[in-house]
Amino acid sequence: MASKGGEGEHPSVTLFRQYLRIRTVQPEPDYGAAVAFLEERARQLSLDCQKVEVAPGRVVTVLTWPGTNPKLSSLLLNSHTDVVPVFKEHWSHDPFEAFKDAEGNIYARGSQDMKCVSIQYLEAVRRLKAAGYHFPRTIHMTFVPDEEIGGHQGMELFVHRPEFRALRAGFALDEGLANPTDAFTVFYSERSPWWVRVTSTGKPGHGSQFIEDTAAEKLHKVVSSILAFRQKEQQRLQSNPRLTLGSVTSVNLSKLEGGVAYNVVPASMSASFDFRVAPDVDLKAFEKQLHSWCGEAGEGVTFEFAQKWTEPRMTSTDDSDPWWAAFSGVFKNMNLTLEPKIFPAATDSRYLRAVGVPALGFSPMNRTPLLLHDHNERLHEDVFLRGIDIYTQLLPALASVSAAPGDG
Ligand SMILES: CSCC[C@H](NC=O)C(=O)O
Ligand SMILES: [Zn+2]
Ligand SMILES: [Zn+2]
Repeated sequence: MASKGGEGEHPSVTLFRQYLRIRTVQPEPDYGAAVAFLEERARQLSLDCQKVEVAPGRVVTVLTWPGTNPKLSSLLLNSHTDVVPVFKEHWSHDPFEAFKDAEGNIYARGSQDMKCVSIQYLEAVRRLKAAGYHFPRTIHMTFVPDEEIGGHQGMELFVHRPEFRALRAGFALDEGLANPTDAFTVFYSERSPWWVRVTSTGKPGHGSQFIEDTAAEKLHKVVSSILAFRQKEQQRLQSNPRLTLGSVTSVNLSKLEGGVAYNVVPASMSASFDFRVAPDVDLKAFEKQLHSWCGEAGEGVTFEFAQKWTEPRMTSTDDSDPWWAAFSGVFKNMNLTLEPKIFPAATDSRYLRAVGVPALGFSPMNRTPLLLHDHNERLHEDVFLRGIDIYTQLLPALASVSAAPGDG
């Protein structure tokens, strides 16, 4: 039966489907089950397993394969264990059943984002160990909680812990996105999330009057200014084929609040915006721009941040960089096309880059529609298995980089 796999199914696919069935879904992920699954993998692979509780119930699991030269910095393979919620009624199969159709598509929340990558790391390491390989650099696999809600009780805390420093990470891989073409995408930077709530205050009164200086009129002005900026950035993207979503700034108006009754003019109203600021933007100047938009709307218009990332970083994609040379060299050898881009949303890579660990976002999915966070998220088993082949080439190359900045 197609949905059960079983006979004839590749054991790596079976393991992937087992992991997909663990309900690590926000807002109440079953992290206990995920950690137990990972501990069992460590046991099976004879890997050292460390658990670091960065906040109550928020455990980072670290599986380690020691290298032969302890002087060298390590390779860190990161993945998050949580997944985003589902609208079950819009799915053709239970999102936590890991149903496989007759063609080999595996339907599950997390199949692309990013339980595939966790299992691909583990299976690549298993294969390499079984073949008797040893590499100079230590490989650490970190499995972190809460990425989907910003990583504030996950990677953001972990990078400041002594246990993280003790890993001596020299370079990291983290998540990327599916590419519908033959090519693979790699992300060397990401946009900064700025979540901004604009509050407008004004004169209240009876809804039948032409009240002067209302909160709504001033909020409308700010909304217009910001949506005009949105249109300008969208046009800039559409008119230049060299630009991608990650290289311009986007914004969406995602919440409007205020008011109590039709005939009561409210004294306060607010609008919330999700800005994703391109990494080449002058952030001080951009904040000034926000102040001007509010100021131009009139008195009593202010804003506050719910998220404000101010440390965008670029990981080198220059051939003179030893990590990039090793990473991109594998794709050349395998005759695969690589498209370097800026990640449009936010990942845990930003915390790694901010503490000086260069990171690339890569999920080996080509010929795959972008379905993360979407209904019917799925991945074809052949694409998944090909991803293990790719990591089986990538890990030896990266764990054998001879000299890199930061080596002891
Ligand atoms: C700013 S914290 C939110 C992080 C989230 N990451 C994945 O979707 C995102 O919206 O990009
Ligand atoms: Zn993700
Ligand atoms: Zn996600």
